[in-house]
Amino acid sequence: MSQQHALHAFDDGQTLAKALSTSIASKLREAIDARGEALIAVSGGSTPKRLFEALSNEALDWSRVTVTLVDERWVPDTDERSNARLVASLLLQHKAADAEFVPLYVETPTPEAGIGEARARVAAMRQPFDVIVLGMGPDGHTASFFPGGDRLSEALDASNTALVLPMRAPGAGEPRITFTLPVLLKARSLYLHVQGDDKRDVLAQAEKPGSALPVAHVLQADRPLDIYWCP
Ligand SMILES: O=C1O[C@H](COP(=O)(O)O)[C@@H](O)[C@H](O)[C@H]1O
Repeated sequence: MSQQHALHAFDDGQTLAKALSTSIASKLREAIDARGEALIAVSGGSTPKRLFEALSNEALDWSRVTVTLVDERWVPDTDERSNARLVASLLLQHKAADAEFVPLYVETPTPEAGIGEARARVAAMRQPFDVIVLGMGPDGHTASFFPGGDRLSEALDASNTALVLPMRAPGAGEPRITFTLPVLLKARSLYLHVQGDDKRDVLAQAEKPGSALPVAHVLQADRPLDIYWCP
């Protein structure tokens, strides 16, 4: 493991969620104190559910917080697969009800058609993000950097100035939109939230030099990364 990485291992998802939400909340408070506002981009999928519930109960000035997603499935927020729907139902409630949410999904038939609007929305947010929370799929994808993705090399290109890209991949289900790697790596605080023994094995594979797994580009990046893991 890189010397800039810290692995925080917990016995269960509830304990992890509380510890991670405490850490994220302190970064958001620091950002509000320093700059008057805080920006956080979170992941979707199944892993962050308990985290979102815990974070929604953190005491801070949520009216100064903007929340967005690192990636989105190209479905409306009425669809069960929508990451925005997950955020709306589990994070933007309780104390966090006053946060502003910026969706990546645009009501166009394809991400390619909506990418201009999505880019404008992300560009309107002050960069770098204060906090980015990544997840990881069992295939080693993070954000929507899927193995075999049609724009994977573009998304992973360190010199790419695009903030978001469309992405299609065999394992992705629906078309996607995703932040690019440079946006992720510029975050003031970067977390990787992973649950399961199977995924710990994937992490170990991704740590190996020359790994082709997309998440390796985050794990092997020369910057601090906090990995939160539980079985
Ligand atoms: O499709 C996605 O999958 C990953 C991992 O999800 P999980 O269900 O295995 O936790 C997630 O990080 C990403 O945001 C999401 O769009």
